[in-house]
Amino acid sequence: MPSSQPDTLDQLDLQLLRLIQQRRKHVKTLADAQSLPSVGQSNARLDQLLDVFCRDSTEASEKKSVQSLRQTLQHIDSYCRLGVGPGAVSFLGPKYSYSHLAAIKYFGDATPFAPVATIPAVFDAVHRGDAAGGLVPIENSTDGRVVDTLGMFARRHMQICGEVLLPIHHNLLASGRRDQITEIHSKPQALSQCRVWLAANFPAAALIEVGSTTTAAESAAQHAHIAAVASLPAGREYGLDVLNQNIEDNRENVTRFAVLGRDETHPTGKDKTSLLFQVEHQPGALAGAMSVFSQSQLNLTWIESFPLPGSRNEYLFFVEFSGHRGENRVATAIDQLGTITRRLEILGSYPVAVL
Ligand SMILES: O=C(O)C(=O)C[C@]1(C(=O)O)C=C[C@@H](O)C=C1
Repeated sequence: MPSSQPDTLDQLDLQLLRLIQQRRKHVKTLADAQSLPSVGQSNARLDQLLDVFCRDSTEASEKKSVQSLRQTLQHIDSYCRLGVGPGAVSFLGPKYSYSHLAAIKYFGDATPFAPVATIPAVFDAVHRGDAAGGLVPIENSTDGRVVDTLGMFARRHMQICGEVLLPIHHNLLASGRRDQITEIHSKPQALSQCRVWLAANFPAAALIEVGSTTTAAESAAQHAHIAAVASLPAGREYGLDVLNQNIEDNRENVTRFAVLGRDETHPTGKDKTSLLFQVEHQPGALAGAMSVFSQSQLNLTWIESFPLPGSRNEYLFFVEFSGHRGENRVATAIDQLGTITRRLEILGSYPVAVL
């Protein structure tokens, strides 16, 4: 209890609270003047501030401390934005799915979140304007591309305004005993990321694919014979026991999420651009498109081919490279690409995520 003679800790906390209130008022003023930076721009700004801060402070420079300072500032920012934007953010739920954890990492935990049941439903919510933004898994370091997400980009034009990198540590969660487990439920991507561990430790269990890792946790809470592969916070939410922790086959298991939304993203100096294109079905067409990147000295960070929905032997190519579409050499390369491709969509230019 704070006493009538506040000690130093109370005084500092009161100062912090007053500063946060002051910051919230300032955010409102910026929003009223239509000059509030987007969450993505604000995150990039926080990274720059933290770089400067860590250069001056030896205590804060440890990677873990930087991450928790960054997360604290982001939570404060999301609190300050309450009521002024960005509005609800949609993702594959229920709560405590990895998509939810990634959304908290990017938007801060005071953001109004709107979980939905499928990845296509995230695209629909953003497209219809029911959600101001969305967040979808796009690729995983162990398992590769997330097909549902690429399929939706192929079908519907959607802007990417940011990305999140989230280390993924899976857990085997259950309400029953280990010897009762006959089924292990999870999203196909999560089961695949633990394939070797599951085969070695539960060779007789049936692997059941469900809509998300937290849907699996819900089932595990209702049935003693079902275990779920899901996050620790999902296990806490459903009161499950942790039978095994960190069961992913690859210790460096990381999923990259795309942030969907209409936020404008100005160049920050550390940006990337995502686009998709389709070339004519003729010899050398893909090589021609790729030579545009090499001639413009654009460093590709991702390339993925994806069957064009509704066709045979035709592919879309998803490409990401360093640079912002506001830079001349990027704009020129995109113009050139436009002249030699059958379809070209610029999904977005946005700040590169830090792990
Ligand atoms: O099911 C979840 O928890 C999700 O957020 C989806 C998803 C995915 O499909 O890649 C996200 C991250 C992990 O790679 C596993 C599952």
